[in-house]
Order: sequence, then structure tokens, then C-alpha cells
Amino acid sequence: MKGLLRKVIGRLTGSAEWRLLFGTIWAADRRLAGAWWLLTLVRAALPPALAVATGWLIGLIADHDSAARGLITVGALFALMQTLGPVQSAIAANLGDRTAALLQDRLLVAATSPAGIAHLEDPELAADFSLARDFDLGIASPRLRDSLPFIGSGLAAFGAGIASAVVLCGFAWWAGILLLFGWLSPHLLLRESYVWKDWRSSEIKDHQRHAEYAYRMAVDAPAAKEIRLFGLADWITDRFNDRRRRLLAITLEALRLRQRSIMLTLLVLIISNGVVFIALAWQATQGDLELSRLVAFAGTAIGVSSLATMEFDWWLSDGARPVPVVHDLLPTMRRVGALRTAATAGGSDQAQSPRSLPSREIRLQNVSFGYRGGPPILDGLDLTIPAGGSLAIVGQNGAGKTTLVKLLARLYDPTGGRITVDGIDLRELEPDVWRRQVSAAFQDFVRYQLTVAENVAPTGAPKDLINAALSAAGASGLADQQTVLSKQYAGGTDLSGGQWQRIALARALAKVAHGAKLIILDEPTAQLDVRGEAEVFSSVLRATRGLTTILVSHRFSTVRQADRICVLEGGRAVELGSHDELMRAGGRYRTMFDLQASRFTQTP
Ligand SMILES: Nc1ncnc2c1ncn2[C@@H]1O[C@H](COP(=O)(O)OP(=O)(O)OP(=O)(O)O)[C@@H](O)[C@H]1O
Repeated sequence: MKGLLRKVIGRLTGSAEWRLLFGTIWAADRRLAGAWWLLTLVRAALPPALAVATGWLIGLIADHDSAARGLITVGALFALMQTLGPVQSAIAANLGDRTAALLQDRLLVAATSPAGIAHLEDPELAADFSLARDFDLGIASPRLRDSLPFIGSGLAAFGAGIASAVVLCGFAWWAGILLLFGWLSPHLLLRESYVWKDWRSSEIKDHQRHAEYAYRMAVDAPAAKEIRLFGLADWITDRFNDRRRRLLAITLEALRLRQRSIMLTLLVLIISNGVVFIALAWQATQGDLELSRLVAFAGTAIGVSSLATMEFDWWLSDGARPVPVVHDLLPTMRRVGALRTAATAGGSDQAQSPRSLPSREIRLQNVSFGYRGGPPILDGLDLTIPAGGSLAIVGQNGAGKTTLVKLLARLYDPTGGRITVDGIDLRELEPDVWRRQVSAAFQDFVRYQLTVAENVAPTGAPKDLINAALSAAGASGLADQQTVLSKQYAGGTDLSGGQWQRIALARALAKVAHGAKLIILDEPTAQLDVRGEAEVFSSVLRATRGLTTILVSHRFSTVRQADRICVLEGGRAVELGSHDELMRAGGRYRTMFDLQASRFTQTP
């Protein structure tokens, strides 16, 4: 019995509804949550109080007493009932906004706090994440600013039903209890038609995610060109509608009113109410119940019916949905995105020292890596990168070059082998300590809708430093430092692909000026014109002289400028040497180089 009770309490306190009402809204704003609950309780007490006061007023009139006191009391209670509702709704909407902001804030923490990025590339978590993001948009369920006012009114009505049943016990204890259970029965018997249990199933998440993706493609600017050119407007609208229709169909089927449940509910209500009202009428006709008490008890007997506000179940269960999704995402994302840090790896003090790294070398020893237990992308890779020089990594599409970059930036840890920097295992370095030493221009760099200056140094830097970085990247004349790089802002401008790439390079160089010692350039000149490519890469090499530079590129005119070149194939370094050495060796590098060079020398 104790075990069962503990289980019931555990399920209740672990439910989304409980966590919303007794946890999240309090964490969002204690004062507003307190006021909201207080008003809920007062509103719950008003209907039975009005029934009793009405009985009292009628008693006064029947006894030919002055009805003034009774009228004032009834009027005051009625006025309170009319005014407290809107007041509570206003508070609830405000509280709903704050609660949504708190959940969004937690979502941001869940996304940004893990040191790695595996949690953002995990398909399972992506589905939950898109479900969680949707809530505040009101796509998957009502926004909290809409649902909390209804939840407040529903709770007040529910409380009023219980209070009325308690007052009715003054007539007969069994009458209060009978009507209490009678009017609670719809919550049990019709629950399946109001509360959707399977909203977190993988099928729902899948439809939801596809609908959201189609919606974003249709309304966001990046896909606009292709949608028009390839005539995808109908295709994308159909995809969105199809997924939404299927979601709707599943919801309607899940929440269909069942005939048997309705009949059963009606039967319970007719019997319980019939018995109580017949008993009231019987006692009144026998003269055992004076008029004032008859009116009060009849009023409260009717009042118990407010227990059956079924919309309340719907609003509460739907409104509370974001709470467990967001809260469950926090620990899961933290776990999936975590990297072993010095504390767990038992790292030395030396590992945390802010001295410049690397000063001797970066060494990859038998490094293996696969995404989420999938096939190995890197497989027993051995590579030594001497500090202070440049290394280019070449290889076919999908060879694992960007994956190697991710491991070097410690966005993932190897699944086998180790990477050391000056003899220290990268896993023993705090990710932040290592990342302060690393700068990068990624293949899929970010185009911040911010000013030029903020694009180069998002957290701020002296104007001269920004100018120097822009100049080294050949981006000086693109726009004024304070111009916003987006057409969606007044006075803003947009850039071409190559111009954006120069801005991303400038960002990487600005971090170098801030003290980074390793610079990783993943396809840094892929979008530059031929003259720009030669100029920019020479200029970047000048700006990073003495630092360790790792370059990933398919352009051999850029690659050949590196001190050493590594050919990646089958997850390993199959060739390593300078351009001249590799050309002499006549292996993979030479084949690739010659193939690219021949395209420029061949006459048609
Ligand atoms: N986040 C990820 N999750 C699962 N697999 C991934 C992920 N990122 C890359 N891969 C897979 O890893 C392999 C190597 O990808 P990677 O981007 O490292 O290749 P690459 O050599 O940089 O290719 P490219 O020259 O086309 O840029 C590919 O087969 C790719 O599908």
C-alpha cells in the first residue's frame, strides 16, 4: 500500500502539469506566481460563497427582515467574481511570457553549454530540440501566455467545485461526496478525448520536424532563390500541408469522443444529480429544510458541476508540455555534448597553464573517429604537425578532412588513439584553455547579421585590430565597419559569397591578433576569384607567419604554398611531404595535382 502510494505521488510530482504549476512558474517569477495562485484560491471560494449569501438574502426577505446587508454581500461577491477573472488572466499572460522566456533561456543553455557539438548533430536530440523550440511559437501546442489564463480559470472552477461539494456536506455528507465523484467522473471517463498521451512519439516528432523544416524553407530568405527557380513553391507548401494534415489526423483520432464513455458519463451524472436533487426536494416538501438553506444547497449542488470543466484538462496538459521536453533536454544534451575535461581525466596543472600552445608540435597517434558509433571516418591516423609551420590537408570529398579539423578544434574527442599538443593529451586540457589558442575559418562559416566590426570581432576589439584583420583578408573596402551585413536592416548591405568568405577570414585573423597560436583554414579560398585567392592566401600566410597553420583545400595553387602537405585517404595519412617531395614521389598527390593543372593547360 505504501509502495503504491509512493508510486502515485511519484507519478503526480513527476508529471508535466505538476512541474509547471509547482516548479517552473515559481522559478520564472515568484511574485506573479504567488498572486496567480492566491487569485485562483479566492476565485474558487467565490461561487459557493455566493450560493450561501443568496440563500441568506432570500431567508432575510422571507422573514421580512432588512435585505440591505444581504443585497450588499451578494452584490460584492458578484462584483468580485466578475472582476477577479480578468485580473488573474492579465497576471497569467504576463507569467506565461516569463515562464516561456525561462524555458527558452534553459534551451539556450542546453544548446550552448556543452563543450562539444555532438548534441547538436544527433538526429534524436534534433527532433526533441525542434519540438521544444516550437512551443513558444504556438505550433505544437498553445503558447504559455495563452494557456496560463485558461489554466488559472480552470483551476479556480475546479476549486469552486470542491468547495461547493464541501458546503453541500452541510446538507448531507453523502450528497457532497456523491456529487464530487459524479462530476469528477468525466475527467476519468473522457480523459482520453481531452489529453493526448502520444504527443512525444517518434512519429509525431518526425511529422513535426518535417513540417517545421518545410515552413522555414518557405519563409526564410536563403531558400527563396531555389524555390522560385526550381518551381518548388507548390511542392514545399504541399509538404508542409501534408505533414500538418497527418498531425491533425493523428490528433483527431487520438482525441475522438467515444460513444461508450459518453453514455457512461451521462449515466453517472444523471444518477448522482438525480439522487441529490430528489433528496433536497423531499426534505423541503417535508418542511425539514428552510428556504434559505434550500437555496444555498441547491446553489452549491449546481456549483459542484464546475468540477467538470474539461477544457481545463486540455489547456493544462497541452500548456505543460514544454516543461518536461526542455528539462529533459538539459541533462541529455549536457551528457551527449560533454567532453572529458581535466577534472575527470585527472589532468595536471601544466595542462591548465595559459602558456602558448602549440610551441613544439601537435601529434595524432593512431587516431580513430566515427560519428555516433558509425563507421570510422578516421582509422588509425598518425600525423605529426610541427609548430610554427603550415600543413595542408588534401583528399577526396568525404575523406574526413573537416572531421579532422573538428577533432583538432576539440569539438569532438577521438574514439580511439590520442591527440597531444606539446606532449599534453588534448583531453586533459580544458576545452576553453585550448580554444583560446585556436582560430579557424570554417567551410560553413557563419554570416552574422551584425555590423562588419562585430562580424570580425563579435565580442569587441580595437578599431585598428579590426582594420588590420580586414586588410589582411582583402576585405577593407567592402563596407564601413558599422554597416550591418544584412539587407533586412535599414542601411544594411549584403555581400557576395567570396566577400563573405573574406570577412570570415578576417574574423580568424582577428583572433590570431588576440593571441591564438593555431589557425585552421577549411576551404578558406573556395569562393574567391583566382586573383583574390592568390593575394589573400599569401597575405594570410604573412599575417600568420611563425604560427601553426592548417589548411584544408581542394585548390592546389593554394595547397602548394604550404610547408608540408598530407594526403588523407581511407582515414589515414597516405602521403606526407613538401610539394616538391610529393611531386617527385609521383603518388596520389602528383596525380591530383596534374589532373587539376591539366585543366588549365589543355587546349580545347
Ligand atoms: N555530423 C556528422 N554526422 C555524421 N556523419 C558525418 C557528420 N559530418 C560528416 N559526416 C560524414 O563523415 C564523412 C567525412 O566528412 P568530412 O566533412 O570530414 O569530409 P571532407 O573530407 O571534409 O569532405 P569535403 O572535401 O567534401 O569537404 C562523410 O562521409 C560525411 O558524411
